[in-house]
Amino acid sequence: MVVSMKERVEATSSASNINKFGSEESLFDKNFKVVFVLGGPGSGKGTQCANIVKHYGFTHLSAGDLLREEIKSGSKSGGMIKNLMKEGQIVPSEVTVKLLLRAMLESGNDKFLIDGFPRNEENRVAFENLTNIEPEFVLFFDCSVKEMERRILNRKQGRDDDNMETIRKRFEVFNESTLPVIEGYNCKGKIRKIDADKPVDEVFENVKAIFSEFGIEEVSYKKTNIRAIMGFERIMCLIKWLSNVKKIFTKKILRYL
Ligand SMILES: Nc1ncnc2c1ncn2[C@@H]1O[C@H](COP(=O)(O)OP(=O)(O)O)[C@@H](O)[C@H]1O
Ligand SMILES: O=c1ccn([C@@H]2O[C@H](COP(=O)(O)OP(=O)(O)O)[C@@H](O)[C@H]2O)c(=O)[nH]1
Repeated sequence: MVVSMKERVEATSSASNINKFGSEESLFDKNFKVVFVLGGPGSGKGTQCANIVKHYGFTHLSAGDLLREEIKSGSKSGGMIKNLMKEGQIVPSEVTVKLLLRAMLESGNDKFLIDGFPRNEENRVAFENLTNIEPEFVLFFDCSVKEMERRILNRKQGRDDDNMETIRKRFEVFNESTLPVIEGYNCKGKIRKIDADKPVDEVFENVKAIFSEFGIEEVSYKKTNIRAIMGFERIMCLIKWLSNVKKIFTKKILRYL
């Protein structure tokens, strides 16, 4: 059975029909490359992901950003997500995984940096069951609490959860729920721990060494940037549009000749 991209995206709209294509045809390409990016709140995950996108052509999917967009979109689950995030709690897996899968399928890319996820064992199992994807490796940005606190309080992005009371709860949730996931991946030899207390450039040098260990090469800056910003399908759409515009102009010019 050949399943179109549109059908695949539509299938992610309900957790119950996510596997409607059966086990023969997974929704996901087995060749998808996924790197999970974990670390405490404010450890620098988003900052380093932006660098990785520029150099390696991965699509950056921040689970937190996707949840914030879902709140803004005015969706049914927006209120529930907002309350949980304000309390520093983890949003149910079915919501987060659905947003991630949809973003993966819509991106047109096959290399993903999934930032701030899986945050607990339930997240990890839900993602693996639906995609059959195991991460290539897991980057763990290890940062001191004092430095993470300092960074979050200076971040000033107007986030509801960047206040002292919620920050404390987020640290607790990280220790109780996310560290066990990191330990589990460590047992499988998948964790690559990085000292995230260091300045941004030094941290990125260490990130690069890990990508190189996995044979992932840097790609041209222009190519990565355009693909990361636009996605493959949007580029194809733009090319079609430009060729139509060209046809119209050619016709007009021919009329004057
Ligand atoms: N290595 C670093 N040294 C100093 N500040 C940093 C470093 N990495 C990130 N920051 C700053 O700390 C804040 C939190 O970083 P961010 O990437 O948003 O963290 P996270 O995604 O893990 O919550 C941002 O304001 C960012 O500019
Ligand atoms: O997979 C995820 C990722 C994020 N969150 C929620 O989003 C908040 C912010 O997460 P983000 O990764 O954006 O920021 P961080 O806390 O790492 O700075 C978390 O505290 C959770 O409430 C969640 O529930 N599941």
